[in-house]
Amino acid sequence: MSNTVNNTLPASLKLKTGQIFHGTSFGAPVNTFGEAVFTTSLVGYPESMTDPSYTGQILVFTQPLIGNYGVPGQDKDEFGLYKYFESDGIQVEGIIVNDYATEYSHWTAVESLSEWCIRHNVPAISGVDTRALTQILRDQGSTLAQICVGEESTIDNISALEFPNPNEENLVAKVSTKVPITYNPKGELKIAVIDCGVKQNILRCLASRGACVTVLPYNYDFNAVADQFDGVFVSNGPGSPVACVETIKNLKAAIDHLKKPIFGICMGNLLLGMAAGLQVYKLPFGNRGHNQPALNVDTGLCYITSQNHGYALNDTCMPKSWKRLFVNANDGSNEGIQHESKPIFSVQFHPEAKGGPQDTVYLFEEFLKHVRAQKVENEGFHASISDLQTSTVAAFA
Ligand SMILES: NC(=O)CC[C@H](N)C(=O)O
Repeated sequence: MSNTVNNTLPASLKLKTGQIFHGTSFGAPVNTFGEAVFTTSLVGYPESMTDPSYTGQILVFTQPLIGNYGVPGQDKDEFGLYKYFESDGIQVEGIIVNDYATEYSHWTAVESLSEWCIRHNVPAISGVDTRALTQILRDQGSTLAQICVGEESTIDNISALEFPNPNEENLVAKVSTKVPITYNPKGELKIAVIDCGVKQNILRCLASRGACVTVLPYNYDFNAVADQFDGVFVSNGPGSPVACVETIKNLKAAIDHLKKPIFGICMGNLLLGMAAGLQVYKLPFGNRGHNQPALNVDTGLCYITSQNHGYALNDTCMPKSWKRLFVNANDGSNEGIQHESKPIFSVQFHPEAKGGPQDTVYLFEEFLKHVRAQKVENEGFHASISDLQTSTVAAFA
């Protein structure tokens, strides 16, 4: 199908550190700012761009040709989750590509990448030397930046520009659900999802394996409604984990007293790690792509994983009762932790993929296996006290 790029405005990416890249706008004619980061993923721009973890970021694709399979529609699956997107809209602040495909073709496509960006008021620039730009972002680290569209983009002066840092905001609060929402209500295992910006495919990975999934606001006191669920999942999410003070506090209490399995992904790994007593630090340029090697320190098996994170746990000194689960085989950064005696674990990579390889999707089964076993054990205990007391528990909400 042919594309409808009638937008030939000049546009530029201005880095706080002074470098400026000029190109042509193929998105919305608006200016924006964010943290410029790069991803090495070859495909999956609709999934990445709708992933709430990218809120506050300007995404640079190292894959030169972008847009050639268009953008799919908002179809939903049997659970009411978006089939092709990871949330209900574009989450990145803007995108930078080398070569925007002026024609697209795919059986799921309903519009071009340009049309989609314009509809969502998101700027996009093509014609940028993304190889040179990525080298800068790799050498100096992820950098605050502005996208300018129109005549002012041609002015090569950044001294008057402001570069607000999105990581100083609580970005999780922006994207987390405001009210509890349940998917697959008939599911046999009840999972409370702490929503820091959860991807749709994470919910699908749980629901399609028999879980009833209740998505809760990131700061919800889930320990107070512990009788309502069998396990806890802590999601991915944007920005710095340091902003999620209440989540860390709730997780700390859960680690000590909850007696229910906990599984975390990406932001979930950072928050669980902080609750366990670890510190986080910012990686120079992060790990974003679909080909990141994560080594299981117990088995020595290395998995190719999907990743997009800028922070990592400092695991050089593990707290008592905790051990490393995975490490990154490229840079040695932490890729997961595990409690030594309780069914509590988390990973820095994305086992749900979307996009990316599904080699680690088995972790959802591992988690639900623990949830099932613990439920049986806990119910045995409840049965023995049920003669003595009738428990009334408030529903979520
Ligand atoms: N995908 C995620 O959950 C990212 C976590 C966090 N915002 C980071 O950049 O490290």
